[in-house]
Amino acid sequence: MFDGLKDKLSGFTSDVEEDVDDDALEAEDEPDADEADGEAPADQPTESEPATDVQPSDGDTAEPAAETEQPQADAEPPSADSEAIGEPATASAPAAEDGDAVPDEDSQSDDATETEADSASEADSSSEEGDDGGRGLAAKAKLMATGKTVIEEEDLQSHLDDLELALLSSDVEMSVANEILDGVKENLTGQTRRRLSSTGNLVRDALRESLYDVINVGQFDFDERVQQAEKPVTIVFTGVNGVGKTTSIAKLARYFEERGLSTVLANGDTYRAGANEQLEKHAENLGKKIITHEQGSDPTAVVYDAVEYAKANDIDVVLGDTAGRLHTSDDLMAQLEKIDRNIDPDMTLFVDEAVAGQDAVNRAREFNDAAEIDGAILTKADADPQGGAAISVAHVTGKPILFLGTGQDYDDLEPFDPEEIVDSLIGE
Ligand SMILES: Nc1nc2c(ncn2[C@@H]2O[C@H](COP(=O)(O)OP(=O)(O)OP(=O)(O)O)[C@@H](O)[C@H]2O)c(=O)[nH]1
Repeated sequence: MFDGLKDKLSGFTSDVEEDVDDDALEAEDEPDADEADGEAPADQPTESEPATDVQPSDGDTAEPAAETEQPQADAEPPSADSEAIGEPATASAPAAEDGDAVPDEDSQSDDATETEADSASEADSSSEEGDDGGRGLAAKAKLMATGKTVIEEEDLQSHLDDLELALLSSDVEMSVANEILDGVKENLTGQTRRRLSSTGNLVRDALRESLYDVINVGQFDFDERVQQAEKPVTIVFTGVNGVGKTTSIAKLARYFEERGLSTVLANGDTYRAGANEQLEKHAENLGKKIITHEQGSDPTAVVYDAVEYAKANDIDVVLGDTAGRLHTSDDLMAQLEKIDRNIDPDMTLFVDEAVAGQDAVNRAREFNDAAEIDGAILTKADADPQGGAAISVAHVTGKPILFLGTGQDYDDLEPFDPEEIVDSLIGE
């Protein structure tokens, strides 16, 4: 699911990381003007102020004596997902693992830098080349010793252009792509890479936050809303033909059953020949009651009868199918309005297929404008490498995606969890 998009996001992260770290290494290699003059930089220990933090005799002495001030970035504990990149450096800075006693970058002596680099190059010679995606352990250790690198906007711009292309080619809607780019830029520009964290982690975190912000729009707890609503809860499903509406209704009947809620199905698709048989088949497979009227009758009457049946038989949820339609089909949209007026369903859910990408996003917007929806189900996510619809629908409609269809079986329905989706796209 969404593998193409995952690859593109991962490409963005590694490209930014490589560039920013290259710049940091180059800067590190350039002789400092002060050093060239034979003067120690103001924040480096002088001969009369030997650094005491190079080889702490025990954990308590890890706090550098020569410096009492910690820059803000260093004061934060390393993020939980710090890469193994920290290992060589921690060998000579044991207190760093505590997160609160990381030696100040500015107080690192050259000795400390050499010690870290030396131990890393030893490790390097005994480890396989290229296991870190190209940068040797020695270079990594040097980056760690460099401490912090400010990520400048100009470092980012060409990568942001690439990211924009990657998002658009994955069918992410234009305004959503722009929102993500703005978020990434804002989160990353001026960022400092903390010791024991990698540039890659910073980029991933920035991307994670921006994606989450657009995906999470309008989210509510579907189970809780159903549990708390007065019974029977009526849910009506809309969308175009053939996207998996009927199958999703059947999957939801199974979903509710697993949560101890009973359902009755109502076939409000009185337009299409064969629609009754299709839903009847699902009802039979699942052992559910179904209410149907003959083809051409009023869909509102079918849903009304199902609600009456549910009231009379203590059924918790009414699931009402409707005919597939375009938002421009005036007659069919008028039917939806009539259901709305007369039944006042608890929720109207828009169903479309993730594989339709931009088309699904546009339809979601148009349906929501024509007859307000409460949320969406995206089917066929199992067959969608792009993920554009999954990322865009909530932001464009202001209504959440509630479920993903992930296959053709009744159990192939997953609650849409924005955090899980973002983690699976970016990596935890
Ligand atoms: N791979 C996959 N196929 C799905 C999924 N959901 C539905 N399908 C398949 O999509 C096809 C169409 O599903 P239907 O439920 O008939 O679609 P519909 O929107 O009700 O169609 P109409 O009643 O014709 O409007 C069927 O073959 C389903 O098995 C899904 O999540 N993944």
